Amino acid sequence: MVLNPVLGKLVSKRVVLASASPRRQEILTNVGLRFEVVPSWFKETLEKSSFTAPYEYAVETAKQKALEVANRMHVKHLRTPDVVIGADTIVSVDEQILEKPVDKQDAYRMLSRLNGKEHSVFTGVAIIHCHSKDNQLEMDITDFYEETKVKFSELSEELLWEYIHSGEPMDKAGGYGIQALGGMLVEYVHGDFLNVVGFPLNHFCKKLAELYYPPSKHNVQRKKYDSIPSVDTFENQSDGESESSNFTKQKGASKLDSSGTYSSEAVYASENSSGVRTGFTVPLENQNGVSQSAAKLPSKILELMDGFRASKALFVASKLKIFDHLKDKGPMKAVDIANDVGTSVCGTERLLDACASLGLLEKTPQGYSNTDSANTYLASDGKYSLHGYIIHSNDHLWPLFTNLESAVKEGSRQNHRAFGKKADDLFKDYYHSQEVKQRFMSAMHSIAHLTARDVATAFDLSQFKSACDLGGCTGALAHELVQVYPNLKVTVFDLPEVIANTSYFQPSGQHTAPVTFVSGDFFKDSLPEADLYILSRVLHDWPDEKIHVLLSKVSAVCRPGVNMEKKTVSQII
Ligand SMILES: Cc1cn([C@@H]2O[C@H](COP(=O)(O)OP(=O)(O)OP(=O)(O)O)[C@@H](O)[C@H]2O)c(=O)[nH]c1=O
Repeated sequence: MVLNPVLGKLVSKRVVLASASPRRQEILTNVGLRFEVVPSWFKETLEKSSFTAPYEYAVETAKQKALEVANRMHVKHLRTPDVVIGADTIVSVDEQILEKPVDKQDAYRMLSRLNGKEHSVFTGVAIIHCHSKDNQLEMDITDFYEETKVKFSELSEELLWEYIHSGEPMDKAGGYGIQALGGMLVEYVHGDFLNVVGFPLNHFCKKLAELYYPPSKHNVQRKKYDSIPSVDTFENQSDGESESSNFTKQKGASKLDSSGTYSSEAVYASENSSGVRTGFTVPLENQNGVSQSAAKLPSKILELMDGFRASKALFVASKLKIFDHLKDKGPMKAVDIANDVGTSVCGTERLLDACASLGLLEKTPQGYSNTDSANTYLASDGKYSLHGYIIHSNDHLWPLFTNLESAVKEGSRQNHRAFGKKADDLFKDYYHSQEVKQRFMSAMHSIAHLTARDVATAFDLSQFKSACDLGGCTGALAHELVQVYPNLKVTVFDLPEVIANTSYFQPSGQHTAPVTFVSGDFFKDSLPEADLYILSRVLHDWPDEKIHVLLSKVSAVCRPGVNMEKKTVSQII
């Protein structure tokens, strides 16, 4: 749900975020923006000395990132986006620009420079509006920057190194993340917090307001918006026609939907003593003059209410392998897809439209085609495909969750209701039926493979020489661990039926020797020796008594003081 009319202007547009930063993605997703992520290939190597101020460097880099994506999508993929957003965050201290550290020493150098001092964080943003005319790409570029001042406390060497070893600094400008552990280093922040995190949302909205609702000719002095217009500001006004003379006082608007769910509301913007603009709702009268209490649209609740429909649309489209068909043959018309997959035309068309509105597909006059995300994550053959996990969610988790109410009332697992079998028997089924086993292993592999890099780098495991991934299935996490920690050897321990089927999932072109597979039952057999034990997506499957057995066994093989203090990273996913 997009509450703000300026962001609402982007709803019907094909918006692309030219950034790999998960923080930017989260900030924009949190306000309801729908967009595709196409990380830029632009190398951040502009000559810093050629810029007179640090923010100019950030703005130019943001612009180049967005331009690269706009051009690449137009030329290579023959798909011109409507809007491309690029951003670049830098830290500036003593006239120096700090970007992301290249290694731990570099992170130390950066953090030492920031220690006990105030510095500036600049994020440059470029918004590019694209049009394709006679196959030529035409672009309107808007850019801006935001500055936030941040002061670090005096920090000890020990604390700096502890922070560096957490791994957090490595993908962050200046070597810290204010939104997580790095927040503990900060004494104060003056300005927009989200700007430090990576995206100046407030300034971005104001910029969009300027672009989509420029000040009218009656009010030429007011060049820029200094507040974000509220929902009702532009009602009945077309683009570029709005009166923007007074955003501190706005008319109320009745926003009853067809079912009468929402009452009238007015959102006023006001300025508080510190110059910060705030929005609040006030009661209004309805058409009958009856006072109603104001109600903000409960977007989170509405999202939760409808979430299951969206999930099921994704599951069904995946099960019908629609994303595979479109990857190979798109764009395709609904009737052709229905013929290929053997479904009704009207039902298929509705499903395809649902997927398009969920941002999974694109719909053009030529037909439906996959978005980049669908090609990467939803087609079943991709390196990072989530197809296996989606099918597992549909066939296994969905029936279990429909019995959640009974689970809560009875305090017990619901496998008997969902599948007519007890959990233990069902677990045996996983491995007795080749088809169920394959589905389960694909599911575990797809989610483990996708998250493995984040898990492997969430902890500094460089001190460990050997690890044992208990229930490590196809070895997806193990292979990532040995990539990140070249001195580590990992034993994957799982049931014989699993180990016998792992060859299909092994990475090609990677040195696989540091990963070995051992079969056994971790409840019954002795566990391989290791410095570190990993239990990932395991403990939640078992009742407390069984978990106790398993953890006691791990604890028995962990002998503190042999090489180093032995540790268990449990339930890390
Ligand atoms: C100071 C600070 C920075 N960051 C992150 O630092 C990266 C900057 O690098 P970038 O070059 O602007 O972006 P990127 O991550 O390389 O992505 P891309 O846009 O593809 O270049 C961005 O991620 C930001 O969130 C935080 O998460 N928290 C903080 O407190």
